[in-house]
Amino acid sequence: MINAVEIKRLKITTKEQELVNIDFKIEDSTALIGQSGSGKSLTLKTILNLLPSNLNLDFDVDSTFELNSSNIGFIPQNPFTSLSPMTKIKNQFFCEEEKKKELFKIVGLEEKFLERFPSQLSGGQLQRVVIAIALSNDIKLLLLDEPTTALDEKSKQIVLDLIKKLQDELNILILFVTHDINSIRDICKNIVIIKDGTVIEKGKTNEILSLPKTNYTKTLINSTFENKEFRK
Ligand SMILES: Nc1ncnc2c1ncn2[C@@H]1O[C@H](COP(=O)(O)OP(=O)(O)OP(=O)(O)O)[C@@H](O)[C@H]1O
Repeated sequence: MINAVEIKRLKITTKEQELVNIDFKIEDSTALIGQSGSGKSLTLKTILNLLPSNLNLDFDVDSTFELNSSNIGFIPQNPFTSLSPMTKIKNQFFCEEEKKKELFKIVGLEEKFLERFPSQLSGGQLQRVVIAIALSNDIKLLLLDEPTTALDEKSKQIVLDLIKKLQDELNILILFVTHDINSIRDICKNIVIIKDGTVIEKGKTNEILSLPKTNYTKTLINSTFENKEFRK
């Protein structure tokens, strides 16, 4: 069966204001893109059922599977804080030893890293551990929240290549949240662009990148290139 999640209505309000009011589909691999404060984190928290209690939610979703923790894997921004520092990596997730080795192979890590503590790995290696742990649950949907922001350029590329490989090889949906539209150009087939809590553009990645309709999208595309120039 082909999995898909159709978010028909996701509306988040406080007593005073509307923060988010969007609808979009998660098909194959979809990127949710917007600048700071556009509503990316609140959208992820809604899908993960972790919205703060001071916010009101109106959520209507059609999904081929139940949106619960056994079906959804979550990769946060910072791998350095997502693992327990005093526990060997092999004891941070629960499945057969053979499956742990198999998962490490999939994410491109040597088996010996299972015996190590998180502080003995680089950021890029840790993020691959976090991805392996997420995959240990036979998930249907992988949520990625700016997964490369805390990494150096080399690790960033390794993790992006891994996500692309997973997308090609595994039958899981991917929702990749980022402000960096150019980082997902080879990974995500679809793009949803949000601004101030509303969707302003959505469609196939190649079409949006080659013919952006709004100035906001043009700015997002150009800003990464400018940043790259700046970093050189
Ligand atoms: N618990 C809350 N109570 C009131 N307003 C909130 C709450 N959480 C977030 N907001 C507001 O909702 C809007 C969207 O926030 P959100 O964290 O989803 O943005 P974002 O796109 O993830 O930004 P960033 O990239 O900086 O994380 C912002 O204006 C933010 O100030």
